[in-house]
Amino acid sequence: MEAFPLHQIAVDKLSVYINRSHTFIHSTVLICMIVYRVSSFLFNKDSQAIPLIPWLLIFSSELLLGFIWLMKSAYNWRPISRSVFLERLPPDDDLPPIDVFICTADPVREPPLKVMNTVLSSMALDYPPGKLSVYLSDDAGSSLTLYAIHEAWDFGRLWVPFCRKYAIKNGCPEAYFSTTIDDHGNKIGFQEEQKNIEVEYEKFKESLRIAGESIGAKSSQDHPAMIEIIGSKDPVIADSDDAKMPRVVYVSREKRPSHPHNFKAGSLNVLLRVSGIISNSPYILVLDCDMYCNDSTSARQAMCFHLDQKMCSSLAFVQFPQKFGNISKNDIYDAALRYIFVVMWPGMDGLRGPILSGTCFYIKREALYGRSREKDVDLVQLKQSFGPSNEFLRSLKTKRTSHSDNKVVDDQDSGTALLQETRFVGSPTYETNTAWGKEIGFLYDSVVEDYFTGFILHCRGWSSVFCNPQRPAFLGSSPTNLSDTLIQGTRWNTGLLEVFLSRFCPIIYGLGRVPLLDCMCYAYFSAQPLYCFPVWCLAIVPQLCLLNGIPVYPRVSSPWFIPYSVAFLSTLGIHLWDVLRTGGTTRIWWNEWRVWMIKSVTAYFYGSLDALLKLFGVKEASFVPTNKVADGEQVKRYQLGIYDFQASTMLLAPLVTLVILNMVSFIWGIGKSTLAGGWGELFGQIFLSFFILIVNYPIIEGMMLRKDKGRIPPSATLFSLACSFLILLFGYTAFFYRS
Ligand SMILES: O=c1ccn([C@@H]2O[C@H](COP(=O)(O)OP(=O)(O)O[C@H]3O[C@H](CO)[C@@H](O)[C@H](O)[C@H]3O)[C@@H](O)[C@H]2O)c(=O)[nH]1
Ligand SMILES: [Mn+2]
Repeated sequence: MEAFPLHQIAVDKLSVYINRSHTFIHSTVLICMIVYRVSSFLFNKDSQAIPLIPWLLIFSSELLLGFIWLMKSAYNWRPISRSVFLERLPPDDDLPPIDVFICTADPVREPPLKVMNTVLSSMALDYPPGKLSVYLSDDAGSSLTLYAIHEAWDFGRLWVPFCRKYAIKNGCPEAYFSTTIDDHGNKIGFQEEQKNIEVEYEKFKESLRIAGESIGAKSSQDHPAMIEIIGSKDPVIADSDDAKMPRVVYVSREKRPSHPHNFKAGSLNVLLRVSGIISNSPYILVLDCDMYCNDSTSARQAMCFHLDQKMCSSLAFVQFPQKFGNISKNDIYDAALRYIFVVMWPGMDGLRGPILSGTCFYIKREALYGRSREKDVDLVQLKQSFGPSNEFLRSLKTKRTSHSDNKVVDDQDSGTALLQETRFVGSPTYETNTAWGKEIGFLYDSVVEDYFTGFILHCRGWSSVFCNPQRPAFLGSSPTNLSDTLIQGTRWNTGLLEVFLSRFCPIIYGLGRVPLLDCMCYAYFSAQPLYCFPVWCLAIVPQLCLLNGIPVYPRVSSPWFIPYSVAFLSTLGIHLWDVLRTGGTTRIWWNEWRVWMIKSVTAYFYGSLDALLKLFGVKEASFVPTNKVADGEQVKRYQLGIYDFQASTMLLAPLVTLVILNMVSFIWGIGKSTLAGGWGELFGQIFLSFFILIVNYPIIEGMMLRKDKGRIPPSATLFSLACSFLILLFGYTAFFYRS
């Protein structure tokens, strides 16, 4: 007899219809545009023809935009949504154990209180506590974080039972006490208990604050491995409360300046090995320290897919969206990364599944162990791939179903020996000459380890699922100021282009390994940094041509003008449709355009530059964790929808320079066409400048109209003026000067 399914899907039919029509129309006009570009160059011999270099720049920009668009259209092919039936899950005794991995790297940028809230929220997951182990990786080896996790454990002994007793969904104490909308007010004793716990939470916070002052938030890049099972040294280990607590383990891997540590991927791989020895759960939840569990049922939701007999054999991970609690209504920096999680991931979900997104996913341990595991079990080979730890190799073959199977808790002596072994697998030399980071675990070749690892998993035949329930399963905080947003974006784009330029380039490596549409989705994602080229070119070259009276677009009365205007409108239109159908507003749509342009000339540009420098060995890999401490004033401006331009000149200069150039060309174009005529010929270029200016209006405002602290600093404006002047001069002499 067929059991009831644990989940179901719904295909968004209207979107499928609209999206595919768009793809058809848009590709037709793109072909027309290419024909026009080529023929106008070959056959237009009059004095106004575009000189070769500008023509090449414009044509290659248009081709590149077309290529990126084509890859992107794969996301629109078959968007779906899913729902789960929690009540159909097997009884608790039959649920598989889960390990939770949380990473932190810097007690200053990532305050321990915040990290502990993530730890506590995952301890409070609605899952049999005997089947839950929480591992915190502390890359900073900070005594403050170690102290904090001990305190968190003590507080957790009150918090976790409280959450379980009243079925509290939001397991993050900080968020819980600042909202308290969970309604359990009628249950007898609830309010009193809640008040008591709030007092205890305040004490916990105070103890961290005092420790912060006395211990200090120091990071160390040179320290031995330090692994501790929290609470197990407690003399009352056997008391009944602890039996209801999940296991909590603090892991600070060994770090030496002489050995590369491979950032977050390196940490996660140490956690894989350490947890393999300690709990070895078949499923793993990965969380960044800035993301807490906002719905304690997420583990059960994920199990609705992992335990589905039909899909489980190929399912590698269940990805939840990254959602953020600090997003304002207008979200001027697109901090929510809205488009990714409401349009692209549901689109990929209708194919082989979404891209691994770094955090908020439940992954099958087996999927991370690579192909090497499937081979006939030859101990020598296994050692070569997985490293020399016998204890870890043994874990590859054993299956544990709950904590009670575990030696660490049962037996003091072998417990000590096991901890010794975990330190061994936590050393930087353990991975030397093994397949860790190359084939096994999270992969090292890119700083966007998530994207790259997910891609390789899909290439190996695994699939994934996007689970996006009404109530956000996880909530985090996203950078809400221009500087942090762009610095983070630069890192991502470095990593993405790295993959694009490597032998794993999705269009080459992915072909034949994943279905074509999935291949296109992956290609689009890693090709995104390339947007910087067409955006830079199209914000400079047509403008320089305009200033020299050279038309680059067909005149308004020509039939060739139609494909250009249709392409423009259909691009704006499909995006508007995507935003509106997913609950967004026109204002958000317009913001997304602006943020895209801003990122194209800064984060995409610097990211590409970084990737190239790395490719040629000029620069080393780096991963600066995003700042998680918000500045009050900046947050206020963000909430009000006012841009904050307190950022380095390096980030501002490209934006301001392009705006100045477009102001010059727009004013010149209008003036010239009014006085001397020629509207029809130059309309395209004048309009382009106009469009760039209205999209980037906040930059004009920040440069010329604002006086507050968040305006564009005059020094950046001056510097950009100089840059624009140079570009004008260069453009005139190089492209157009004819003796
Ligand atoms: O050497 C390091 C650097 C970072 N981290 C941790 O990695 C996580 C992500 O770092 P964060 O600074 O928050 O970067 P984001 O840009 O916000 O992270 C996004 O991008 C990363 C890839 O660049 C992914 O790993 C993340 O999951 C994804 O949320 C944090 O928990 C860090 O503590 C480490 O453990 N070790
Ligand atoms: Mn983050």
